[in-house]
Amino acid sequence: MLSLVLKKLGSQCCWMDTRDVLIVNPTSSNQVDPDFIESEKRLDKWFSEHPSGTIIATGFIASTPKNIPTTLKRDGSDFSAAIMGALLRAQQVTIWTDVDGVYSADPRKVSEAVILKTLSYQEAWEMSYFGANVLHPRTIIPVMKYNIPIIIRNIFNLSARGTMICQLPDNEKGDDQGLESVVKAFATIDNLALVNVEGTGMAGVPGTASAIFSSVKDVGANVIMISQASSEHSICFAVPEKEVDAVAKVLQARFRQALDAGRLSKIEVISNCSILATVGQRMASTPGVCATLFDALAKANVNIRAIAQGCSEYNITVVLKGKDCIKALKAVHSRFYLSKTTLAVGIIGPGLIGGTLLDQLRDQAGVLKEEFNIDLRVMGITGTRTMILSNTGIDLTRWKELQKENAEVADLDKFAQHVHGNHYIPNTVLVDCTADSDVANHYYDWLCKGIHVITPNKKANSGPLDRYLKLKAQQRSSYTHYFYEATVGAGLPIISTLRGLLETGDKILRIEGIFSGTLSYIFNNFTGARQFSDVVAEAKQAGYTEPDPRDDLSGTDVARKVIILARESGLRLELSDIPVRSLVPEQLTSVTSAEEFMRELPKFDDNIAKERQDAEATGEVLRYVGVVDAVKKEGCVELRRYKKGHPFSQLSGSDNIIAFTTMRYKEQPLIVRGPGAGAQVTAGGIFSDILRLASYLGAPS
Ligand SMILES: NC(=O)C1=CN([C@@H]2O[C@H](COP(=O)(O)OP(=O)(O)OC[C@H]3O[C@@H](n4cnc5c(N)ncnc54)[C@H](O)[C@@H]3O)[C@@H](O)[C@H]2O)C=CC1
Ligand SMILES: N[C@@H](CC=O)C(=O)O
Ligand code: NA
Repeated sequence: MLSLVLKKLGSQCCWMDTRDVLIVNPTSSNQVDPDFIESEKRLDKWFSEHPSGTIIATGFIASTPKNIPTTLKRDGSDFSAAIMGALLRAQQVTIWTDVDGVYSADPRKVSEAVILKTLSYQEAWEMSYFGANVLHPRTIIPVMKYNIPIIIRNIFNLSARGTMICQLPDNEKGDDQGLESVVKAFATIDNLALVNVEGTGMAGVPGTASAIFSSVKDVGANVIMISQASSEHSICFAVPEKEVDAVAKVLQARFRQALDAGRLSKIEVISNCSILATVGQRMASTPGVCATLFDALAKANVNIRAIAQGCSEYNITVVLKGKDCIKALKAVHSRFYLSKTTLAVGIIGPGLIGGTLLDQLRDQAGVLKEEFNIDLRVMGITGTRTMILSNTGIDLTRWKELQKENAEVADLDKFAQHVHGNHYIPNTVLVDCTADSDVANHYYDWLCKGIHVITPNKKANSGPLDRYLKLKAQQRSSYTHYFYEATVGAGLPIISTLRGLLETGDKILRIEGIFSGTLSYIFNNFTGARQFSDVVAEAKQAGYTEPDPRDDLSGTDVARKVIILARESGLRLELSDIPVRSLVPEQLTSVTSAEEFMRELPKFDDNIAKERQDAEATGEVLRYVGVVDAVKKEGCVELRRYKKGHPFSQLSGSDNIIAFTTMRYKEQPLIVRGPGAGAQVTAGGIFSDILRLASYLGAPS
């Protein structure tokens, strides 16, 4: 029909019944092998009888040497095209299909997969083998012999240029999609089992491998990959899950004697595995590909069960747990195709600090991406009542509106699961901007799941000691990070300074300072005729206080900071070990709300005014200080008097000042000073923790 249409449109066109031309021999594996010599003869004859400019040939069908009609089996139409291309020494074979080309990974699993402009024959071959529905590997063989390119194009989208499969020169430099990646694509095979045959008796015994694989063949199982350690101590291989019982059974029977005699120690089946194959011809000549690949998997917390890489290095195959496969695929894909450090961010508690952080992220995200190759995407924001989730990244210019329009009922577990699991970004960080202990109770679980945690919330580190120690142990034993610089001194580098001292072998003797922005502000401004309660209200208004300002005035906030620094210095103290001087009037400790407390506070102004005047009478000022005494292994929080010339007397605004006395800084302490509370500086401190995480994950410095 098609040839008649073309003729009618004026083409000089003939149709070819390929049963007259293509001769194939059936093979034992229910496939067919083209007989090129015979087919070429028949083609010459056909041409002499049907001279024409355009040929419409039937796909899929052929004949046996005895002229019995047969088919080219599955994917036979593509195969016909490739055979005809080879017989005709065509300039190009185009396969018209319904996709835009070959993707760098299955787009159903990795939504940021890209269409590859070129693939080498070997790469296409590997991709097909590992389940990418590109081309049947058979299709590649005939054209490869004559270096004929195959182009995969979409009949429904002529604007897509498609993927060209051809012989790539060795020095091929990626392609013009800006993909310099030496790794072209990733493919996966699910529902596999690993079989591990292990034992000292295998080493140096010829025929073990042969015995294993001939038994496997006897049960008709298909071996997908094989890996043997050079010590010959074990051989492991992957087979489809549904075939593994038969394989295990036949191996147990075949090696019964060796097992009984202890020459083999075990025949082990590891079920529910998947294969992740990384394909790229240039991997062979590029150092560091494996390192990058394994690093990406490690950082995504994916455990590798087996590895295979042939010396052709067209592919590196890793076997992993099936449940990790998509996460692994996303991690490696984004490592080679996305910005090296794409981070899915979840913000918990968009209050003063969380909201300011979101605005800072909005303003800086573009620069980070352009100049530092760091791609931060806020995939979720949750408050106490509602949350918003996105699969691609929330538009931060509208996050407040979206909270009204698109919100759903808050659910912290669902939130964490969404930010961590529901998309293509391998690295997740949850940023807890609440002051809630319940949220802090989740950190351990999150770290175990490979979710990084960043927080200004002091509850986790100043709560029960065993919880703190468990968190630190988990962080240290994994690739998952937990940063909390803003818990002490807001954006000031306090935790990182302390870390730097400890890690380089200095010994902390004492840490002393003004740790509360609120109390610093209050005592810096509680002068002249001013009322104490008015200054407290100002501090609250300025965003220095805790959500409940009693946490500041009671000294609890400072005690928490003292505990955090004490624990970071190696002391094992509980919050209850720190004596604290509270500035909350006894009568107001039990009022129910922060608002009521603020209303009642003016009634008690006189008490603290008296204390201040007593100090002033001796030329002193009041300062609220915290101390970690690392020598005596104790801490305290006190309202002290200082002479007017003392550095602690000369602060302004919400300044914190922290003095580290150490073995190296013994005569003069190392001092960090600056605003230690407030929305911008605190959010800035959290933001720089996020960037520190990005650099731990490989962002350029
Ligand atoms: N204000 C400051 O200068 C500094 C504050 N911080 C810490 O930052 C944290 C946040 O402080 P602010 O923003 O001032 O408080 P805020 O009260 O303005 O914000 C906290 C937000 O968290 C939400 N929230 C509470 N529990 C939640 C839960 N279970 N799930 C989801 N959302 C929840 C609240 O609804 C609120 O929107 C606190 O831990 C504070 O100690 C740390 C350093 C400085
Ligand atoms: N409320 C705190 C905020 C920082 O941690 C303070 O006043 O210092
Ligand atoms: Na800090």
